[in-house]
Amino acid sequence: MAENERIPTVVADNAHIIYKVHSSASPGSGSPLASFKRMVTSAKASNVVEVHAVKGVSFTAYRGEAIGLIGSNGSGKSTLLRAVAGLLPCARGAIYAAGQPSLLGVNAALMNELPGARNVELGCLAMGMSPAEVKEKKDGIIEFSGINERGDFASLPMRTYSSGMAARLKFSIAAAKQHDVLLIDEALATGDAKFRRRSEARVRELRADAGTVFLVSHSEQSIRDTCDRSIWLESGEIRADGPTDEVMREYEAYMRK
Ligand SMILES: Nc1ncnc2c1ncn2[C@@H]1O[C@H](COP(=O)(O)OP(=O)(O)OP(=O)(O)O)[C@@H](O)[C@H]1O
Repeated sequence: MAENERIPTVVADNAHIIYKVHSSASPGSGSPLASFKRMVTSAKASNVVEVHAVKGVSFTAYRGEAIGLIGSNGSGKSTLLRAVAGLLPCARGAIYAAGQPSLLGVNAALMNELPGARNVELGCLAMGMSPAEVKEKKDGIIEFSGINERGDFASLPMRTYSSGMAARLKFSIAAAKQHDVLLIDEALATGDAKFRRRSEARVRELRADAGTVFLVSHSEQSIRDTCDRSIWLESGEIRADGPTDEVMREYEAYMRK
């Protein structure tokens, strides 16, 4: 492990992420076609507002680390995670990642009309598993998700699931594979206490198997239980980066003010 500890998996080098938002007019009244035309015309003529969500962020994540991303609402945590996943470009600077990071919940594009069990198969195939591997893992994934605890939900379409059940299934699919870099956005907070314990244990396993895990959560407990390092973002900038205990103390003191 000592050898593995210093192998970089994600490097952010002065990364800036900027959203460009059209400040277009509302659709207004009239026929749907007229409203749509008005929106397209006004969007073309509108001002583009820039939201500078991540400002000059630099860090290096190493293999074997689980890193918590904390910060108040709108501080840029999800944006940074999406950029690490390669879903958002950097306006300046860069983010380099080893392999293809997997953003839990986004990569698993589940189909609402299909049963959970079929989604497990498709999700696993999409992550690059062979059909034989999918067959071997499918039942374990459904069991881990716990969606069948109150009936045979795995054979029902996903649209009949609560948002918590869907999130649990997505987590279970994603966590069935060893990832170089696994990005988790609030997923652990969606399940009940029992599922949370199971998923936290799985995150620890994934980490022990030498991946890097990033966890965005407002649950202090999840971060403390899962991550030994934390990065605190505020207004898109890094305020602290270090051992979770220390960073959490600073963050809590800031929040109390
Ligand atoms: N798709 C988008 N288009 C424009 N601005 C966005 C978009 N998504 C986020 N933002 C803005 O970027 C900033 C950072 O948002 P982000 O969702 O990354 O914060 P967060 O720390 O994850 O927040 P929360 O804790 O509330 O989930 C905010 O100012 C937000 O309004």
